[in-house]
Amino acid sequence: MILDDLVAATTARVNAAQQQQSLAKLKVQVATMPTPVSFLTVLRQPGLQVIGEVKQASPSKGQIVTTFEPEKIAQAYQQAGVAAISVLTEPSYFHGSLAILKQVAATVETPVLCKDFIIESYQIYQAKLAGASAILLIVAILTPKQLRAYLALAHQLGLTALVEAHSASEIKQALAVGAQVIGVNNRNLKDFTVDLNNSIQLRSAVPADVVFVAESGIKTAADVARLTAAKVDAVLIGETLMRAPDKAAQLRALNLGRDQIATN
Ligand SMILES: O=P(O)(O)OC[C@@H](O)[C@@H](O)c1c[nH]c2ccccc12
Repeated sequence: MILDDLVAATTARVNAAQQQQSLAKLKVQVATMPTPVSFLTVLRQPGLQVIGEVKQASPSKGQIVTTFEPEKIAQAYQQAGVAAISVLTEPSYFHGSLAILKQVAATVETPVLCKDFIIESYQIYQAKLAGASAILLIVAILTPKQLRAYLALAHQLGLTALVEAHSASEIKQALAVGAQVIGVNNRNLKDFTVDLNNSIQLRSAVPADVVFVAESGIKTAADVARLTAAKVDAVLIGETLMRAPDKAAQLRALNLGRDQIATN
């Protein structure tokens, strides 16, 4: 199963990184970092908020773009009015890196989400050091104890955690540990099937004071209209925006342009 492979690759990567730099040293560096712009606050703005994703490849699609210029993409997203930017940092399957996130975070004022398979607190310090405002915590790969501890660490470091769930029981686990932002993935990370109905059906399982993000497989204005009708707070869009040469035009085509967002 792909999720197991991703976790195994992540374990090896984190172990190697820790050989290079100890957690103790990382903590010293992180202590000098400023508090980032709040990811939570931007997602709580009125209207349907957009998180644009910087992702050059994925296990389900392979290489998505031929030329990959993360800073240009991030600037285009910011100019097009996205609330936040998600950056894939997983190297083996998504061809991402913390260096890409660092470049993006240094280029835009928009808060940046570190999109990775976090299984160790070390990675949360790495994300903060690279300039992230938020981290992804995937319920399916963490024990309840880890989820609680990593959420607390994120908050301690001034980061927001986007807690990703795929089912009603995973949403329950996210709420039980006090998640403030829950993302429901329309893509099943176990078999890659995509179903927009997943976030629509699970919308009512998340109370109004918790931010609800619909993730993955959003391609058309009709998709956006369905999610708007379901009253999701935000959408996370990767592939559709990555494939579009003109990011602002693509967002307008989805009714998510700068001037369209507040009316959704
Ligand atoms: O490219 P899409 O279908 O618009 O999906 C974006 C985002 O939701 C997806 O990249 C994603 C959602 N959850 C993840 C967890 C890990 C890696 C990637 C993801």
